[in-house]
Amino acid sequence: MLMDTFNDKWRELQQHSVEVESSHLRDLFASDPKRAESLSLSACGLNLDYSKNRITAKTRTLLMDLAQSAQLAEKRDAMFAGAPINNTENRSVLHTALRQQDSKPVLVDGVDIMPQIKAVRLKVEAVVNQVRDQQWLGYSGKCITDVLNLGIGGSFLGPKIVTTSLKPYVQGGPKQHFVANIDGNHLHDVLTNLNPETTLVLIASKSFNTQETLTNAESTRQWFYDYGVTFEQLNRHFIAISSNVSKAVAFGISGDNVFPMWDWVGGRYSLWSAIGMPIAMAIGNQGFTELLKGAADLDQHFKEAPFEQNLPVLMGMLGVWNHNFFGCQTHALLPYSHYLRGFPAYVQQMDMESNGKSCQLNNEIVSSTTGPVIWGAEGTNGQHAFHQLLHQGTSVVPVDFIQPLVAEHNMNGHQDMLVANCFAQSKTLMQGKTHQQAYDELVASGMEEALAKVIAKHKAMPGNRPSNTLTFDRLTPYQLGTLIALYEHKVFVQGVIWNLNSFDQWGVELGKILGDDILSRIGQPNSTERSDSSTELLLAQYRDANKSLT
Ligand SMILES: O=P(O)(O)OC[C@H]1O[C@H](O)[C@H](O)[C@@H](O)[C@@H]1O
Repeated sequence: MLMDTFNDKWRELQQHSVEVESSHLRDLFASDPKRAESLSLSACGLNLDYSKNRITAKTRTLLMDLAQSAQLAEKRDAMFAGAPINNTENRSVLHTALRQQDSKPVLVDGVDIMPQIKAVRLKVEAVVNQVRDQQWLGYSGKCITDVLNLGIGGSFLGPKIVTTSLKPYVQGGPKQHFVANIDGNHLHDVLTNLNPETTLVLIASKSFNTQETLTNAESTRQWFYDYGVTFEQLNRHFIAISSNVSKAVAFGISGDNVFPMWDWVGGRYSLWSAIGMPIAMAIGNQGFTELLKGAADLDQHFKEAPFEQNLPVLMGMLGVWNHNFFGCQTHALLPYSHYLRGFPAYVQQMDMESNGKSCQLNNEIVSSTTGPVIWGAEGTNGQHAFHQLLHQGTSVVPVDFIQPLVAEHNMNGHQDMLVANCFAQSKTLMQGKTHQQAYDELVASGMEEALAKVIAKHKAMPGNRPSNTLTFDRLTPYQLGTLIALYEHKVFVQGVIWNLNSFDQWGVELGKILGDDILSRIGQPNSTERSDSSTELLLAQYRDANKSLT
């Protein structure tokens, strides 16, 4: 990073933010009827309207200069070329290779990884076809009707949200079930409705070491045993996707049924690998290929488009602008699409696990804040819940509205209303309502002037609240691929600006270790070992509540 230039650009943006702060979005729109034209762009079927951000053309230039000075282009190219940019684990970051459309070599330690990717993809396709064509038979000769997917975090969210999002394309395959949580209620409820003879279990765990996934897998294996299935017969019912092949084999899954993944794919970027098998089982290989194609096209766009016309660069830099220069600590994703209802949770993991960090690549602690809290829910539900705070609360929350334009149903009038609500929310956030406007309306409705003055204070809304609106025609596999890759690269862009390694997750580790410690203490009330008093109190409550059961 060209530190001096970067710091100069950062300071320039700070000064500029003071200028921008004095103008209201309402006035910026009024003074330039073509504002939306100049602050919007389309690529890969995605349309981004970013005109409702507190920016001017100068802001955009300064933000792009900042990106340049952070060597974004060089760092992006290094990622695509397989440089070990995950520095704390000395790993390349190559989820992009998983969706690369040609066989151009991608080297990791001098070895071209494209042939391995292709081989695993063909193997996935073969199994998917067997299962969907009802040729994969369970131990008793019946075909597979249900697939139970066990995995958590990156080995769960991607396949789950993609299959949910592409519901209209889910046809012809077995029913998909996902269990991630260690809470036995979930596994219990799902298993209750399944038949071991017709159930295929996919264990998705990059490490094959994750407590939740392994415990759920062991309990499921026991469920098969309890039904009378033998160890040898399990092979018709268990598949693993893991980079820890030997551990998966030790669990009892034959080598043939273990689909490898690689340490150059981060869990939260892994749906493009064999981890995406449930997606292909649900929508078919052709649909999965289109999903990859969409992501690959967005990769190409990210690599080639000039910064000012580059979707992930713009979205990333606007996020930096809102977060670092206007102090917005959270960022909401509001898909106006029932099928995309899981998307905020998916991006939440991708973004917060990637950039929720404070130690820089140069091993120094950051001096600016990083990683806003990502949250959100489907519209219009949120309007009747938390939008009140978006409109009148004291925290300014930048929003990404996400709107598929064409409905996947023929319910009369619904789509018009959905879209109208989406567009109205961003307009309201942008323009707000002045005290005078509120007062005039109240007086016009017959309210006495003194009272109107008071009530108008409650009805006034500041407006000037930033949002992006992302639209696209239809939520197809291809389009969803572009959308996911857009957010992946947005996160990358921000990681570059904050000088972070976006691809490790050390913060998750300590919780796992302490979780194991406490687990071992549950059954040892008389241990001389003592934890902090709060943990001891909670453990005592837990033991007490379960005493009558033992
Ligand atoms: O795929 P696994 O190795 O089972 O890991 C599952 C998940 O666990 C961890 O806690 C990480 O924070 C996630 O990034 C990962 O996706």
